[in-house]
Amino acid sequence: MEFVLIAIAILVVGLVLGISLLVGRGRRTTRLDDDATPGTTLTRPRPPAPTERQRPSGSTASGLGLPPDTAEVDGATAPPVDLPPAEPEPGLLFETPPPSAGRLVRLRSRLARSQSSLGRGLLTVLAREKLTEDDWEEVEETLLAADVGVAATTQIVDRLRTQSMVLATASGPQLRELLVRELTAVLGPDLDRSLGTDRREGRPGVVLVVGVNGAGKTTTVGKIARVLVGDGKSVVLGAADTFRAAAADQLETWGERVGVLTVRGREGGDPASVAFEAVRTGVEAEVDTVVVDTAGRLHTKGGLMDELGKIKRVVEKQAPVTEVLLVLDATTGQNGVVQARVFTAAVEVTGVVLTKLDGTAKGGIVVSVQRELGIPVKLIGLGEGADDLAPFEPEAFAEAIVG
Ligand SMILES: Nc1nc2c(ncn2[C@@H]2O[C@H](COP(=O)(O)OP(=O)(O)OP(=O)(O)O)[C@@H](O)[C@H]2O)c(=O)[nH]1
Repeated sequence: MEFVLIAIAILVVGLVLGISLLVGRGRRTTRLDDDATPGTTLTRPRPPAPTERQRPSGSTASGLGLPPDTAEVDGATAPPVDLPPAEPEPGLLFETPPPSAGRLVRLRSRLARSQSSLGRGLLTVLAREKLTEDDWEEVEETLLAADVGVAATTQIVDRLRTQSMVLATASGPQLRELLVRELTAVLGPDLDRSLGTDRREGRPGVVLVVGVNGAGKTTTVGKIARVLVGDGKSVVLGAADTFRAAAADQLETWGERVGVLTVRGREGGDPASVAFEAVRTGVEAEVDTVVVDTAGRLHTKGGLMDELGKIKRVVEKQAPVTEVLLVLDATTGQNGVVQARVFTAAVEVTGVVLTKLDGTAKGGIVVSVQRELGIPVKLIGLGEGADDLAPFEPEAFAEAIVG
């Protein structure tokens, strides 16, 4: 009997030691189930030693793994947020992403596929000495094949036709300039593409990211966090994709790389609770922006679409949603527009993120998405790399396409 008791005691001590070792080495995930919405856990990133930290000026410590300083909100001193203590892991360094300005120009080579089929295709035809009806048809076909859409294609062709006298005598660079101008014109150069990420009325900006499965939502949320951190903002991420456990892990990793807090729930938990909790955390920690990832859904599933509306309503009990970004996979072409219509019916979309533009020759999809939805493309994904997300700039895009 004594031996049995000793053996059990040794087993228990061994188990406890093993678990504590595992927890110490892995990510630090603190359950807030007692004081938070059930099913929600808070993962807190570990800050590096102060000498290692290179946070861009203007960012605040709140929510970034450091205890927030007493901050002024609406003229009052806000109480410090009681977040669990962070444990620095030796040698851990937060990455400092580059600011977002000028990214499209830096990443222009990623649009090579659209450039060779759309830009070069058009330039080759327009450079011909005398443009025949067949040539104009070729121009039209090139535009349509690149998913520019019928209305914008007609507009471009009409405008180029009226300038055919000019075209006849134009030099190579003049032709290029003309084409860039016409493409820019159909890309909606005057649309407001600013992201609603700033604090409003003493509350964080709240960005809700929606879209179908595999469009690139989680990746985009991670990249947006980096854009915001690179631009000097403080951020909390909400992993409201509770259907796919890997999505929360993925998001947590994105957050940890740049020292951003991720609020996540149990697999299969209520996404609205996680979103609520993320925004509550962001409000209390006084961060600039809370970005919430949602589960991918088939646009044909009514119930799931309704859930988006619920997430938004629940979140708005804490702070107004300042931006709803619809992530669309550019390689799905016109089908993306159909999906988008269903999303816009479920929740008011304020901006589109077109991902995977690096993987398609149909760069004209930007034009048709904007025209058919009446919603500006605000960001474009140009690769799988961490900083391959660029603010959309019509002229720089047209320049990159024409080459
Ligand atoms: N080439 C390229 N790949 C991208 C881009 N954006 C995302 N991806 C890839 O697309 C795949 C799907 O991305 P996720 O972020 O997991 O997609 P999701 O929409 O969150 O997926 P669900 O959670 O299943 O709904 C990943 O392999 C990403 O690396 C992009 O701009 N270019």
